[in-house]
Amino acid sequence: MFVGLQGAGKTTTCTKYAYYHQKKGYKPALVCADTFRAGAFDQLKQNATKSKIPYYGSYTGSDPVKIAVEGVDRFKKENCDLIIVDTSGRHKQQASLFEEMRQISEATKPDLVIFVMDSSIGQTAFEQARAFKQTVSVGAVIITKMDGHAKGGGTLSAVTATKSPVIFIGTGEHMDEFEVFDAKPFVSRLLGNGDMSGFVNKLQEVVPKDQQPELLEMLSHGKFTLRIMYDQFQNMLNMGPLKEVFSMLPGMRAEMMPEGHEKESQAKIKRYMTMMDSMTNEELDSSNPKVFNESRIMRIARGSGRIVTEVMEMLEEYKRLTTMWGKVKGLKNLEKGNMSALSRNKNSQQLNKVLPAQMLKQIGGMSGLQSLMKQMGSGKDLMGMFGGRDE
Ligand SMILES: Nc1nc2c(ncn2[C@@H]2O[C@H](COP(=O)(O)OP(=O)(O)OP(=O)(O)O)[C@@H](O)[C@H]2O)c(=O)[nH]1
Repeated sequence: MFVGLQGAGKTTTCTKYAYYHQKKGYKPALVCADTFRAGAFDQLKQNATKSKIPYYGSYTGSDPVKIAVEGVDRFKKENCDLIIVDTSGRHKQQASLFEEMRQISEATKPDLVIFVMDSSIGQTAFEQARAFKQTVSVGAVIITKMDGHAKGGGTLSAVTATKSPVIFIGTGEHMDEFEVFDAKPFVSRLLGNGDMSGFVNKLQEVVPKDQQPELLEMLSHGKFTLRIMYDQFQNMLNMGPLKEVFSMLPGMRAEMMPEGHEKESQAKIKRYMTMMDSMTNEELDSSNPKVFNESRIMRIARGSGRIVTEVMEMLEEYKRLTTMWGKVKGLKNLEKGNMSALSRNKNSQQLNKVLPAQMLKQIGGMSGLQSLMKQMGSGKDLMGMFGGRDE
């Protein structure tokens, strides 16, 4: 059973969740007990039809409890092994809707109640999540819209308030933009370091296989040259998902790939590449930005037909990337999904510095934060129970 605030992305998430499990070999079914929002049933129906998932529901004004019970009974008879009930979105002030949610839960007796929350909800997350938990026994959290600018800090409050792990994140409007929650990149993003492990995975997708071992070897030593930057720009221009790759890097989305300006960004990258075409091998293979003295910069500008400030801008970009790749250096030891006690402790100390005081208080101070990190790292255990585990 899915519960959450209005517009959190609940209906979308229900269908994504069903689709994810369908791909894993389950036989899911969808029930729309949101008879409050006009269009909710149509939305669910449309997504379900596209992915050939059976559905049941009715339009505004119907009795949501009755619909939920009928849907669950029907799909139990049809031997569906995962029946997902979407309920209408509500705010904690809406007492009648909360009562409706309680009744649906009581009548259908779900194995798991999932609280769906938007990553941008922020400080009110705690109170909202607590209100849900007090009414129905929330057992897991899904965060949506992680593809946006929000870092999802409110998630920590929601996890504390519901005492439940985060199991999935939504990363876009499409059915397959749905990922198993991994605490490591999440915390890293919260701290402003970007999702480095995700970035490396993505690079592995876009970099041709024969270039991968050499590239990863160099990167694991923190050696990032202009030639590597050039090759990567080339790969990205050739192979497409530039936006996705870049969005995982700190600072990149805002400055190099502003939303809706992909064309301009590609032109900029091409411009950078023209300048790099005017560099010597020594310059391209050096990992020391200091080799670029004034006369070299002027020569590159002349050679590429660009102005000096543009060359300097490109070198600044390179410096920023170099710093970032310095962080990748440690990635070799990064075991995906494994939050060791040491890194948990280190991360919670850093988080302690970036979280708003009020949020930290809700979480239970430093010790609360540490146990929360432990809980987040072990979310996969619960997910395994519901067929979400990836292996
Ligand atoms: N970018 C992005 N958009 C999303 C994501 N999940 C949902 N959305 C969008 O968010 C909007 C609201 O989603 P719905 O699924 O209708 O939200 P809801 O919670 O069912 O809405 P209520 O019934 O009002 O509670 C839609 O436009 C979705 O396409 C996501 O992970 N990323």
